[in-house]
Amino acid sequence: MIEAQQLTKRYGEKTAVDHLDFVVKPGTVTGFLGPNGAGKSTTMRMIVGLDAPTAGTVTVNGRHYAEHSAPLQEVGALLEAKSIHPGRSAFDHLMAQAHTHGIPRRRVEEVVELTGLQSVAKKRAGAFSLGMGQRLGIAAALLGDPATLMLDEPVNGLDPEGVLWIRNLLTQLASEGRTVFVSSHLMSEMALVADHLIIVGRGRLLADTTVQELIRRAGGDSVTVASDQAARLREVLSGPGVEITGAVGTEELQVTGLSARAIGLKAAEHGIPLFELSSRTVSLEQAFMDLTSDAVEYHGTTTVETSRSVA
Ligand SMILES: Nc1ncnc2c1ncn2[C@@H]1O[C@H](COP(=O)(O)OP(=O)(O)OP(=O)(O)O)[C@@H](O)[C@H]1O
Repeated sequence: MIEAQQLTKRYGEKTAVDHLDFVVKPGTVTGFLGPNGAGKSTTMRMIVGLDAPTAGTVTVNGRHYAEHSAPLQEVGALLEAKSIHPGRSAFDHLMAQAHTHGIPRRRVEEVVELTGLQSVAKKRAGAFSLGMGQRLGIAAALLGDPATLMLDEPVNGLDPEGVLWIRNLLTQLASEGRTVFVSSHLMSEMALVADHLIIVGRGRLLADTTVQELIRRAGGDSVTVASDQAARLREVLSGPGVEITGAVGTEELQVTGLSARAIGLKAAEHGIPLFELSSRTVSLEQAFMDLTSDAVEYHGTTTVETSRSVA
């Protein structure tokens, strides 16, 4: 469990993290989403005591990171900045960390296996590919068998196999009852792995919600249906969990809570002719961009503005 209260970090004039309140619960994967520069890495660094908050607090499993007597056994972190001795083998790197924390060799062997590093464990970590480096970072995070796992952009630069592996691992770790907190600037990636989302922009909390709720708030999955008997169709389709909108007197209705197939079958059952029946799925990426559009630090331009002369 991670709890942030009014967590704030300023670097001179710049407010990187701005009064953040959130709770990351065990047993699910929580995505920490935000555009570049939103304050995700800074927040994560404060969680593990690598940066001190300017104001507010953040605790892991009920205590500040520094107050834990065995922090590695409380929270394992994969942060962007790696500190791996390039000349050391992956196994020796893990053993060195294990030694300083009283973790037995058996656990090192376990995490090597868990992260699929067996065949390269004796090779120099400096020669590792990005994917192997990420696996090694995750192995180190798992060393203390912590109840809380925190990963900063773990899929960045990975090939599809690596991405799939991380997705499955995160889901597995959450199903074991661990708190899994993972940052990304890609909504599409988070939608596949996270149940819960904490979305930030310019250091501020923009949403603390589930993927389902975000879809619903963005307009949900709706079906457009048109008929010359729209009023009757509305009656026939009404029911618990079904929402129907459409201007009175028009032929078109927007229906949420029923699939296009269910609507088609009901209409046929009541002999109501349909002129249109189409599903619209909300793009989560679009919902995320709408939510964060004011919070993006550097906007790219995709269209060239032409100056217009006023006559
Ligand atoms: N040590 C620092 N000194 C000054 N400014 C900093 C420092 N660290 C971060 N910042 C600024 O704070 C803001 C938040 O940065 P942070 O790296 O936490 O964002 P992020 O959401 O992790 O972004 P990204 O997805 O690009 O990694 C940015 O504007 C960044 O430039």
